[in-house]
Amino acid sequence: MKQPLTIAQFEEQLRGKGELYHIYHPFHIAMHKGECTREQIQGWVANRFYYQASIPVKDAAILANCRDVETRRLWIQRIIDHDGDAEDKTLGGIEAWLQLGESVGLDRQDILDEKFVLPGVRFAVDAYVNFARNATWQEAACSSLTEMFAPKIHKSRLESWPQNYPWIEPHGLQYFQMRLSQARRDVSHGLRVTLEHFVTRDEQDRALNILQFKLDILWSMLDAMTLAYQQDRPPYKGLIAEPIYHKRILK
Ligand SMILES: O=C(O)c1cc(C(=O)O)c2c(n1)C(=O)C(=O)c1cc(C(=O)O)[nH]c1-2
Repeated sequence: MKQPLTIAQFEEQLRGKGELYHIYHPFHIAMHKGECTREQIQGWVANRFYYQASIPVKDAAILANCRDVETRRLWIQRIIDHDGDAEDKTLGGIEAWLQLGESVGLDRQDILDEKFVLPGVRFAVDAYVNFARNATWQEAACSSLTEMFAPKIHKSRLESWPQNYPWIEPHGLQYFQMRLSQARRDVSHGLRVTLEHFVTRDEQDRALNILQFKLDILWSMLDAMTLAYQQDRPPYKGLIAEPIYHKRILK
């Protein structure tokens, strides 16, 4: 039987997975360098909305699978972060993302209708939600750990977009600002759960595989966008006025 990794080694291997984060995807690199057209940015924002809108559904699935009160008390904050709080009028991530959409010139209703969500993006995001529905809450918590690498990507957009895309209204970038502290808080909890729960070497390997699954989801989303918006590959090329691909058929 293989020896378990020490906690420090296990954490190092989880963090090492950052080498495969979508920050290194060619679409994302082009976006960072200012090489994207207006339509490519719009395509990315419209498609990523499906991820944003699915995150609280995913987190609700985790809550539904969790019998630990302490965990639920912490985890519920993730839903509030995205949905906002009607009482104290806190801006939620979904609304902030819609404002980002408007600042890049998209129509709010088109975003809400998921009009431009490509099939490949939908399949990838749905795989994440379905995983959270079927896995244990600790495994689902582990799958959220790509957030370890997210503050860097949000920061890179805050730093580079105003210069590279001066046509985007700066107000729209507040989503990225909000996520900096929220992601760090999520990670400290998700990482604690993962390090404590996956103890044997087989379990640790499973956690690393789960994290790879999540990295693959983020990467596959950008692959789908590359085909449609960078390579203009039919039949899904560009932001089609009347998209031919299927609309949402699942709840
Ligand atoms: O913009 C990004 O590149 C990015 C990546 C990720 C991620 O790594 O999963 C998240 C987010 N953003 C994000 O904004 C967010 O709220 C979020 C929640 C989660 C999750 O798995 O629960 N990931 C991410």
